[in-house]
Amino acid sequence: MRLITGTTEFETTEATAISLGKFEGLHMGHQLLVNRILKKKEEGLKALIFTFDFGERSTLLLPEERRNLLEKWGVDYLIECPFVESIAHMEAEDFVREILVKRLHVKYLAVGTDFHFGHNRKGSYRLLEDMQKECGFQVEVVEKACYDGREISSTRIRKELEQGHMELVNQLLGYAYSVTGEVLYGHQIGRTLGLPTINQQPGLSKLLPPNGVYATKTRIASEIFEGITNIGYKPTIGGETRKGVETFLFDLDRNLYGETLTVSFYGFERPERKFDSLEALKERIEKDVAWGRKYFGEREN
Ligand SMILES: Cc1cc2nc3c(=O)[nH]c(=O)nc-3n(C[C@H](O)[C@H](O)[C@H](O)COP(=O)(O)O)c2cc1C
Ligand SMILES: Nc1ncnc2c1ncn2[C@@H]1O[C@H](COP(=O)(O)OP(=O)(O)OP(=O)(O)O)[C@@H](O)[C@H]1O
Repeated sequence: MRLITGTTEFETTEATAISLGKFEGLHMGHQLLVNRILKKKEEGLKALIFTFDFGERSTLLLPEERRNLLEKWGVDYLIECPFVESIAHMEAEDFVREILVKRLHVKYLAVGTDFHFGHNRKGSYRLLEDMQKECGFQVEVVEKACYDGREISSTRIRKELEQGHMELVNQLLGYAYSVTGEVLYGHQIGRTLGLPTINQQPGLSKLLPPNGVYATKTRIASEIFEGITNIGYKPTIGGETRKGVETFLFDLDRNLYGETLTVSFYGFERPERKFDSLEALKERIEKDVAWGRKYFGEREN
C-alpha cells in the first residue's frame, strides 16, 4: 500500500476507485465501502481511501493500526490529508474537480448516505451523482449498515467502549478491539505472586475501555494465547502515573520483554480495585484466572 501523509500535494498516475471519510474505527459499515472499492480492482482501478488527518486526538484506531488494517485488506493507496484551511475551505465542486478528478483520476466512488464534504459540508452524495456524468466517474451510494436495528457508527462504538461492552464493540467493528505495545518492565512484583505478566502502554491517544479485568487473546508471532488483562493504575501496589495494560497468559511463561504484542479484548469481568494487601489481590486474581478460563471455555473459538 502507498501511504501519502503530511502533504496536500498528492497525485496518482493510475485511475482509481475511491472512498472518503474519517474511517475512525474501520467498522462493519466502513468495511462495506472498502469492499466496494476493492472489488473495482478487478476492473483495473486502484483502491484508494481518502481520509482527513485532524491531528492527535483520542481515537479507536491509531494511525499506524488503521494503516496496517487497510494494507492487510488490499487497499492500494491511503491518503491522510492534513485538514488545513486550503482544503477545509474548498467548495465541494472544486474538491471533486481539482482533487478527485484531476489529481486522483477517480472513476468510481463509494460513499454512505450521510457523507458530507467541502466548505460548510455542502457536498453530499447528491452532488456527486449530479457531477458523475460530466466528470466521468460512477458513484455508488451505500445504505448505512445496522446492528440490532441501529446504524453502526464510530460514535456508537466509542460509547459502547466507554462502558466496557466489548462483545458488542467487537460485533460492530467486525474484528476484536486491540491494543498494541512493546512489553515493558513492571515492578517485578507479579513474579513473586506467581503471576508473571506482560506490561504494555498503548499510544496516549488510543481509547481504552474502563479500568478493570478483561478476557483477552494475545498474538505472539503466529500463535494466539488466551489470558486476562487488567487495565489501570495498580492502586494496590502504590499506583502508576500512566494507565497501563497488564496481561497474564494462562499457558505461557516466556521472556517477552522488548517484543511488540497485540492484545485483543473480549469480555469484561470487574472494575480495578485497591486491595488491603497483596495477599488479597493475589486471591482475587486467582478467581479472575478461573473466570477467564471459563469465559473462553464456554465459547467456540
Ligand atoms: C488480572 C489482573 C488483575 C489485576 N487487578 C488489580 C486490581 O484490581 N487492583 C490493583 O491494584 N492491581 C491489580 N492488578 C495489578 C497488580 O497489582 C500487578 O499485577 C502486580 O502488582 C504486579 O505488578 P508488576 O508487573 O508491576 O510487578 C491486576 C493484575 C492482573 C494481571
Ligand atoms: N454504518 C455505515 N454503513 C455504511 N456506510 C457508512 C456507515 N457509517 C459510515 N459510513 C460511511 O463511511 C464513510 C466514512 O464515514 P465516517 O467515518 O465519516 O462516519 P461514521 O463512522 O458514521 O463516524 P462518526 O460516528 O464519527 O460520524 C462515509 O461515506 C459514511 O457515509
